[in-house]
Amino acid sequence: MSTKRLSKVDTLRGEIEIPGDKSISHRAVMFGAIANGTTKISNFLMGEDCLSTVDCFRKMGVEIEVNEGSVTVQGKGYEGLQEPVHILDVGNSGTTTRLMLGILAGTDFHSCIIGDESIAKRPMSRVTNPLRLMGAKIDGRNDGDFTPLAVRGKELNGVEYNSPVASAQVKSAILLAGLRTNNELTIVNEPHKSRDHTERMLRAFGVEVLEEDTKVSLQGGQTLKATSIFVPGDISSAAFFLVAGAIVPNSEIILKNVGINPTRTGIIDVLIQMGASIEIIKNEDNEFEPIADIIIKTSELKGITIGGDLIPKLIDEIPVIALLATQAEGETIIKDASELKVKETNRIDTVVGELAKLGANIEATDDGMIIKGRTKLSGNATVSSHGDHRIGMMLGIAACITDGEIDLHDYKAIDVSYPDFFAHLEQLAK
Ligand SMILES: O=C(O)C1=C[C@@H](OP(=O)(O)O)[C@@H](O)[C@H](O)C1
Ligand SMILES: C=C(OP(=O)(O)O)C(=O)O
Repeated sequence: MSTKRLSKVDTLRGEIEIPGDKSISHRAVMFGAIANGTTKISNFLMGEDCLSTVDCFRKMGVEIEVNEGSVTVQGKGYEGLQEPVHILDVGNSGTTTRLMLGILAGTDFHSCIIGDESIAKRPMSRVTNPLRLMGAKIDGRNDGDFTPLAVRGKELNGVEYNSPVASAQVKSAILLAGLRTNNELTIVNEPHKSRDHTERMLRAFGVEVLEEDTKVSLQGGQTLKATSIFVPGDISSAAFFLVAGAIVPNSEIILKNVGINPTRTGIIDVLIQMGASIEIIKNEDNEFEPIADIIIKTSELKGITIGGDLIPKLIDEIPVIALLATQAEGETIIKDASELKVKETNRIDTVVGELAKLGANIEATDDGMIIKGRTKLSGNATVSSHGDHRIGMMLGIAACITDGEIDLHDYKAIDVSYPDFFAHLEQLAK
């Protein structure tokens, strides 16, 4: 197992370019693969999760050239996908699994999906159930809830689906399958609005998608036309340095080209509400996905309550928000976040367990956690990512402010979404 020794930093200063957005990188490859023509992707995230997506679509006969952050996908439409001779291995990526299921449901061949140990524990019936309602033939452990999954493509019908969870992965899988119906309408309703990258990108590929509050619909039978996609920096990766800049003394960090899609900016709302010194400098309006440079400085913070509609806008940032809250005066309550239990790890347990090892005053609740600050975190501890990239990076930032060294086990898990994370941290540490 990989272990890294980490120590406190005096201050963080300088500028970094945040790597490409994971959600958008996955979608650009998948949509390019089912579009007609050549799709060119720039600033693609070279993380293990997105490379798993590339590998799966190559196994279906799609020609994909990857040259650092520049990717070219030779799409031949849905019909161009070929029956894979090998099992499609999604690695650690829930997004690959769930969105690809939506695509596979409407093919005319057989395919099998596996992933790593973490994927094998993540619920897939939230996707396989609605896809079955549309006519898909899917089987797997526990009646299609867990990988390995087998899909036999079928002609599909449209549905109106009321999703019990606010999940962009569920919404996207249904919409992708909805494209394969014969002119039928597919509608997805959500309890809260989830990230809308699929809707935005389908439009960039020439598909008509209608949106009304938390309801999204599209007409089946539409085809995708290849396009060029620039992937903005990932706000979920930027979040680690936004928190670092706010809690490390005398810091000022400039994060360049960060995606500020309003369905993703919950971390900015939280920092503002907690009283952080943050400045957003919006770039020229990018029609596809908005982008900004963000400046963060060391801040005096106060505790707040986070829940409701805000949760889907910051779901992946909660581990690092918990760390932020340990440095805020008073109590921070995170609620309505039981989705944390079905991520790469049960992130309520792993966040609370690992931060408690550093002396944080943190307590798990049924649907989130309560953190009391401000606490001086102590080092001389051994912590673990538990194979979860976001837990690993949160602990990497925690180590910047702890007295005494920290040994971080399984730090390589970070490569899933941010292979340059420690290089960027070293670049900023003065
Ligand atoms: O659609 C996506 O790209 C994602 C959606 C979210 O998951 P859910 O759809 O399960 O909320 C998020 O946690 C994940 O990191 C990426
Ligand atoms: C939950 C995450 O990703 P996925 O669902 O794609 O594994 C994440 O990146 O935090």
